[in-house]
Amino acid sequence: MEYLSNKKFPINSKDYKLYEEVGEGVSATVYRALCIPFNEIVAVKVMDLERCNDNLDGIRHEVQTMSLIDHPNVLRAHCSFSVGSCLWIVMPYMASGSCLHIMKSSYPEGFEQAVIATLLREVLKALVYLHSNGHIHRDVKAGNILVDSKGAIKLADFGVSACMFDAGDRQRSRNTFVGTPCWFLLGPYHCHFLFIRILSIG
Ligand SMILES: Nc1ncnc2c1ncn2[C@@H]1O[C@H](COP(=O)(O)OP(=O)(O)OP(=O)(O)O)[C@@H](O)[C@H]1O
Repeated sequence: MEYLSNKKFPINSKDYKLYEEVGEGVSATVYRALCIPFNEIVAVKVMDLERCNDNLDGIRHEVQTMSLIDHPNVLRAHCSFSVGSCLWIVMPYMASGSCLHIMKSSYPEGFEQAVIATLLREVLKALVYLHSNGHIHRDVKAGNILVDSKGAIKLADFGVSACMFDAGDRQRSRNTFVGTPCWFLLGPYHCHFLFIRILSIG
C-alpha cells in the first residue's frame, strides 16, 4: 500500500528532465519526466499562472488538496514549486493514462462489466475518503480516472474541487455548477447511471 512517505522530492526544475507531453487540459500541460536525484519517472503538470490569472485561488486549493491527501486511490502531489510564471506540480506517473484514453485507443465500445465494477470500486473508495475528509471532487469523469503501469487506479484533477468546511467565496462556490458540461446536468441521484455512462460510453 502506498501512503505518505517521508521522501522529499526536490523543488528545483534543474532536478527534473521533461520528456514527452502525456496530456493537455484546459489549464495545464502534463509531461512524463525524470526526477534525476531519485532516478524515478514522475509526471509534471505545468500550469501557466499568467493564463490562469483569474483562478489563482482555485489553483492554490488544488495544490493544497493534492499535497495533503493520503489514499492509494487518490493521486497526490509529491511537491510543487514555481518556475518563472509557471507552477510545476510533481506527481506519480500514471503510465497507462486515463480511462478515457484507454477506451478511445482500445475499447471504443466501452469496458466490460467486470472492468467497470473494478473501476467503480476503486473510484468509490477514493470518493469515500475524500468525502470523509471534507472534500468534494466535482469533476469525476473518465479523463480524470488514471491507471498506472501495475493497474492501480487513482482519481485525479482537483482543479474544481471544493471543501465542505470552506467559508466565504469558496463556500458559495460549492453551490455553483462546475466541472465538465454534460456531466453536471445529472444530479446526485443519477450517480449510479453517471458512473455506468462514464465507463461504458466514455
Ligand atoms: N500523473 C499523471 N500521469 C500520467 N498522465 C497524467 C497525469 N496527470 C494527468 N495526466 C494526463 O493529462 C491529462 C490532463 O491532466 P489534468 O486533468 O490534470 O489537467 P487539467 O488542465 O486540470 O484538465 P481538465 O481539462 O480536465 O481541467 C489527463 O487527462 C491525463 O491524460
